[in-house]
Amino acid sequence: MRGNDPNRKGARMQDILPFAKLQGLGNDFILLDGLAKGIDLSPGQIAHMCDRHFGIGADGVIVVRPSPQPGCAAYMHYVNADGTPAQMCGNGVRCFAKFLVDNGYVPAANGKLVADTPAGPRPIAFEVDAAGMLTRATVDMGRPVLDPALVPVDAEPDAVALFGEPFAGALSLDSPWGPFAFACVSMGNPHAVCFLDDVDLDVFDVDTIGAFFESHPAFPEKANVEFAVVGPHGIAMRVYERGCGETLACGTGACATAVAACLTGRATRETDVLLRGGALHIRWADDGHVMMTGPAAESFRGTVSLRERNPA
Ligand SMILES: N[C@@H](CCC[C@H](N)C(=O)O)C(=O)O
Repeated sequence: MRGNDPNRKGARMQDILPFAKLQGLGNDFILLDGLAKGIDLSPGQIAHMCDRHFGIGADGVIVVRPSPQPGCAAYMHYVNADGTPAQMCGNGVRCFAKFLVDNGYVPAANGKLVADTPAGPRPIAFEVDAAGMLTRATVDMGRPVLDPALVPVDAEPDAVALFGEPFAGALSLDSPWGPFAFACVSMGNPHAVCFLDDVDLDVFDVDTIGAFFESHPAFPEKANVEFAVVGPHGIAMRVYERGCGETLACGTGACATAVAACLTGRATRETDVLLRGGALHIRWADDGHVMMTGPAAESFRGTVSLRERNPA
């Protein structure tokens, strides 16, 4: 307990923060309550908290802040494990909703709330257990952005050739492992979705190939890279996330993959995306909004002392 003792020599109260650790399908986050007092962390402090050996360990940090938007419960400030901010996080926003409900900021009986995010307001309908704790949520993830100029992609799109159907964000990129075809979709944050045939996704080298494309010059803001195989029970998908590497699940990535699969004739508008951490149900509604349904759970709570991660 000595490490958590705010009175120990050298420790300052403002350097010790309570946190909750939550996860959605194993995509895990540290949630910090910045509703009453401002919490501003440096990228090095975030990276230290997310470090799985020297810190708490997580794919990202979510600071819950007051929202200036009327009708929104709070603002989700999301930062990746490497300290870089992202516009949206699908698994994170369900955990954010759980944090608000479980801590009494939103009455469980409401069954819904609106999350304010850098990508815009995201309405959420949620289910609770007998104790009033959120278990599952459906998030209106908004309309996918398919214009390559807005994804953003810095390369000539290869519209029809790759996918057989018109697809504005279609892109073929060379690599040491041969050419890969991507469908570029933004869900507020950039995604490059690659459909693979005749590949055992379980042994596919997501770490190496994903890292190569995450930082490819075609993606000036980097990209989350999804590798997908369409099967009889849904779309199996693994993801190399911008700013954190391979994760067990990515909500925005599942939405981008489902949209790309639909646009290229590989799936219908409603499908399951089967991730390493479990399944997300994705429905691309007729009004163009993508609805994502999945669980959220708390792992543990604690306090953390703020430290900067030492440069590698
Ligand atoms: N895991 C998230 C996405 C988190 C942000 C992403 N790494 C980015 O930089 O855009 C999800 O569930 O959507």
